[in-house]
Amino acid sequence: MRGGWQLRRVLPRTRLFSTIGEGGTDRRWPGWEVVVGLEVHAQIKSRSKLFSDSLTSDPSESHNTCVSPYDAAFPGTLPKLNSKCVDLTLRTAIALNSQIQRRSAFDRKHYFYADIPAGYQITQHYAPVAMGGHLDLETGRLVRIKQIQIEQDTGKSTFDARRRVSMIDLNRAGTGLMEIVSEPDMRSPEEAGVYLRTLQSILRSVGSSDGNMEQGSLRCDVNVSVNRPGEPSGTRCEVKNLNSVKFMQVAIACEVFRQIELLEKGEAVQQETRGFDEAGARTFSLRSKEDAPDYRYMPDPNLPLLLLDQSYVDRIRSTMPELPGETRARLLKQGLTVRDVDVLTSVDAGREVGFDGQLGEGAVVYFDAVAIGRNPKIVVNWITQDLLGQLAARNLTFKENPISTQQLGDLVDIVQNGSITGTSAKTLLRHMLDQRSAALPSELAREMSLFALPADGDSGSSELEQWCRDAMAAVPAETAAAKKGHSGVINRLVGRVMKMSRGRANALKAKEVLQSMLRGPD
Ligand SMILES: Nc1ncnc2c1ncn2[C@@H]1O[C@H](COP(=O)(O)OP(=O)(O)OP(=O)(O)O)[C@@H](O)[C@H]1O
Ligand SMILES: [Mg+2]
Ligand SMILES: [Mg+2]
Repeated sequence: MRGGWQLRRVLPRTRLFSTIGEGGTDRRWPGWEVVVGLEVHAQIKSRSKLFSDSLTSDPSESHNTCVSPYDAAFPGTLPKLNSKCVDLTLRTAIALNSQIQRRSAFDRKHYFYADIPAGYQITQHYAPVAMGGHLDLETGRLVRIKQIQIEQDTGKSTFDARRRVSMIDLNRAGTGLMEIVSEPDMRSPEEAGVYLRTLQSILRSVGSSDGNMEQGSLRCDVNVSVNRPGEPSGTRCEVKNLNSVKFMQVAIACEVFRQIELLEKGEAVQQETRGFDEAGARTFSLRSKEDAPDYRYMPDPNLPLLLLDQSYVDRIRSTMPELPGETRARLLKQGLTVRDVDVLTSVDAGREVGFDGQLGEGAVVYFDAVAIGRNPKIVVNWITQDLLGQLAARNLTFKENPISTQQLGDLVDIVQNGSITGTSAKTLLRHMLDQRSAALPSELAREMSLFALPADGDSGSSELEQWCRDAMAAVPAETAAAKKGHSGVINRLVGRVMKMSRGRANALKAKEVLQSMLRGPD
């Protein structure tokens, strides 16, 4: 279990960030400072590819079924920019406080590999669509964004070792990507993890990418260097193609250990591109700076400059949703706890932008609708404790929730004004989920005779007295004990009354009636 041992070494059970920032003394690497910068490739959530009409695919699709002649680089085919990809990249740029460049351009980056049939990838090397910006992490760190560029994805090649053949699948070739490049502002593997998760939730909330690392719609390269505190930052190495937050963190930690070991031996870190071996928990050299390919960047002659009108940018800006950080701050201000907010926002993940640019319903949108004119704390409790629990018990996702916001609002109201008890309300909620009833809870409560008996006043008291008498008659021995002053027994009698009334009785009132009956003559 060599790999397992190494994993334990690189991920000791220290608290995240516990020692970061205090003179660079992370307990894992005392006397060293770590510098991390990320290049994130996010697949743009568009139905068609960046420069062709063919549809984008997901990894489950049959090979080479979403390929146009342009994607396969047939001679004579020409690119046509998909404006949806530009819209969504601008949404990302706005969310990251990046300056949109009214004038940007596309360049060819040449390299020769079978999964890139044209022999070049179109990217934005010289003039990216957005520059600068920043992302605020909840740890208080501000990570600056260097630039955001639009580019094409490559195809996929797989090697069949048994038949000794390489196979090329062009389904992914030409899909639009946003490359989001950070400045080297992160100081630990965990901080890079927080950055990646925060970025992921922003991409999802503005609807520009699924941001799904397992499915490959979000991939990242990490740049790592180490230095002694107070000294300039060291030589960076880039570890390519990491496809989970956890492995990215492990890869950074492994790379930090490797670089420190070299420097402590008196050797130098060579700038190079490295890969990550998950099983062995180690990084390995792919190519050094000397054999870095000469990409022969050049402006793409088939694509004009990308010129954006101010009015176009303003229109996109006016359709921006509330961002995750803003949502959190607003909900906390409404009096919700951090836990409540975490639950609501996590259920919100994966919401989509429809063709009208409107966001679909997530738990936050749902909460907001129910909370209008109601106590937010009470509403959130009904959602997180009752509704989500009942949905989970039925294996339903939040998307499949049949309870409308009007229904839940009405339910909260009739509990709050004392028309039904909390117990009855839970019964009603279960009933509505099981029967998929579209009726309002106030109507259902009438049909099902669930209206609570008043806690005071005369109406209903004869019914309550009858239940109390029945409860005492059902268990004569316990009633006798209660009469002798056994105080614990009375609660059992109250329980019986509640059961007989199917939760409609008021427990305190029932206790009072029982006490007076037990005191009174036989
Ligand atoms: N000293 C350093 N330590 C760690 N990361 C660094 C350091 N200096 C720069 N970086 C990071 O390296 C990355 C450089 O990415 P960039 O896309 O600009 O160039 P590249 O990696 O050379 O090109 P390519 O896009 O072809 O991979 C940035 O994310 C930046 O934050
Ligand atoms: Mg880059
Ligand atoms: Mg790079």
